[in-house]
Amino acid sequence: MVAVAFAETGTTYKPLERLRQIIAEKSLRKGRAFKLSSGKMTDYFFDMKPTMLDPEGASLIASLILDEIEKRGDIAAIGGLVLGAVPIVSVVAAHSNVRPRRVPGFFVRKEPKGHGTNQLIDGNLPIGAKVILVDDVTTTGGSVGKAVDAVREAGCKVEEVFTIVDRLEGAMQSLQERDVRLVPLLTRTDFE
Ligand SMILES: O=P(O)(O)OC[C@H]1O[C@H](OP(=O)(O)OP(=O)(O)O)[C@H](O)[C@@H]1O
Ligand SMILES: O=C(O)c1cc(=O)[nH]c(=O)[nH]1
Repeated sequence: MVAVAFAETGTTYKPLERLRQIIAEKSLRKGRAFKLSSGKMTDYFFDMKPTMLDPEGASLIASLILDEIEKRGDIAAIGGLVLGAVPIVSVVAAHSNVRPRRVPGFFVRKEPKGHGTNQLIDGNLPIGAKVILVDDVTTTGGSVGKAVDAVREAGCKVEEVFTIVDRLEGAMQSLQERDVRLVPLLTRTDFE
C-alpha cells in the first residue's frame, strides 16, 4: 500500500498518516473527564468506534494490519477481546480474502456466553497455531492481556499484540511480562 488520495482535496497521504488524521478528527476527545477501564480518570480519550466504523478508517486499519501480518508469514488468525477488537477483526478477515494470505478471525468474550454454546471464544480459533491479538486502544494492556491468557489456555501461540493507538501508559511493559511484544500503529505522541 503506497499512498491514498483524500477524496475531497485529491491530496495524497501515506496510509498511516491518513489514519492518524481520521483518528484526530473523529476519535480524539479532550476537555472533560473520562473514566478508563482501569478505573483511572483522564482528560484525553480515544473513542475509536467512529474511526473503526468509518469506511476509509476501517479500510486503512485492515490494510495496515494485513501488511504487518504478511511480513510475518506464519500467522493463522487474528482475534481480540470484545468490544474494541470486534470491528478490527471483522474488517481484517474480510479484506484478507483478496490478499495473499487469508486471515480468519475470532472474538474473546469478557465472560462465557452463559447459554447456547457457552463459549468464551467465538469464531475461528486455530488450535496449536500462532495468532495475533489486537485492541483498538491500549492503556494498561490489561484488557488484551486477558485475551492473551484465554487464547493461550485454549492452545494457541501468542507472541505479539497489535494496537491501533497505544497511550504509553504501561501496556508495553505489562504485555512484556506475559512474553508478548506490543506493536502499535500509532502512539499518543502522534497526537500531540
Ligand atoms: O489497556 P487497558 O487499560 O485494558 O484499556 C484499553 C481497553 O479499554 C477499552 O475497552 P473498554 O473496557 O472501554 O470496553 P469496550 O471495548 O467494550 O468498549 C479499549 O477498547 C481497550 O480494550
Ligand atoms: O483505558 C481505557 O479504558 C481507554 C482509553 C482510551 O483512550 N479509549 C478507550 O476506549 N479506552
